[in-house]
Amino acid sequence: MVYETMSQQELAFRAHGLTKTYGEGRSAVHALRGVDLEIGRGEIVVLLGPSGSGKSTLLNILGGLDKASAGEAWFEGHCLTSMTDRALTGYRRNHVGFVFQFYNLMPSLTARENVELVTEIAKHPMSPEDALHLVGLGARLDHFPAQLSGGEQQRVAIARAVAKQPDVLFCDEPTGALDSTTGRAVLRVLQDVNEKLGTTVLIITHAAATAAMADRVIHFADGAIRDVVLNDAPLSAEEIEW
Ligand SMILES: Nc1ncnc2c1ncn2[C@@H]1O[C@H](COP(=O)(O)OP(=O)(O)OP(=O)(O)O)[C@@H](O)[C@H]1O
Repeated sequence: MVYETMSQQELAFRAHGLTKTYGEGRSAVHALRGVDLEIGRGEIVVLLGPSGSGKSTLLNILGGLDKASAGEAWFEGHCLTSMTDRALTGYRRNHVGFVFQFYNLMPSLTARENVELVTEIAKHPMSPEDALHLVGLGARLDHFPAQLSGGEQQRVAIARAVAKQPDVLFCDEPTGALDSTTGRAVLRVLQDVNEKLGTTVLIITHAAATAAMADRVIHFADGAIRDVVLNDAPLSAEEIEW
């Protein structure tokens, strides 16, 4: 794919000069130092880089969880960096799903009920059953988190995130707490979501091998993009050498 010719319609995200500074003066932390990027609709994007290089900061701004100090970020035709708080809440609710390292499931609710928490307030949800089938947990609908393995709990968290049929799925260290076999199964589910629903998927990871399944790999260092690598032949999750 040649991204220089990517039209506005093909872009999920575009950022220009995106800057984030925490604090002021001598104690200021420059988390993002003018990031320019383009991400195509339906891509799987992997963000790699050392701890503290700004990956989560970028993801939080693109996900509408945090605000930039300067610069612009666009989601499709919408300028995220000039949105009101209310508009950002609507953006998060209707367009975005999040998956974090720790699954944040309600321990007193079953897998189905954890997903229902989202489907009850979403505009165009799929059923909790369909979402759990999609992640391979159709036979575990009525199990509580404590009755599920770590990888299965993460799959419930993915089902919860995709049940509202978001355009974008943001994943911050989704396999960080998992062994390699279980981690691969979780990546397989992210690939399935991307293939079956066309969801754009952004994954932050320290597991560099994950880059092999990405369409685009963004290397971060010290608050800036050091390199972007386009992958013509992404591997399936099962083929990744961990
Ligand atoms: N709320 C905050 N207040 C002050 N500094 C912050 C805040 N959030 C992040 N930072 C700082 O911004 C820089 C970038 O952090 P960020 O979490 O984006 O990095 P990261 O690449 O995601 O790191 P990791 O891989 O360890 O999660 C770090 O120096 C961090 O300490």
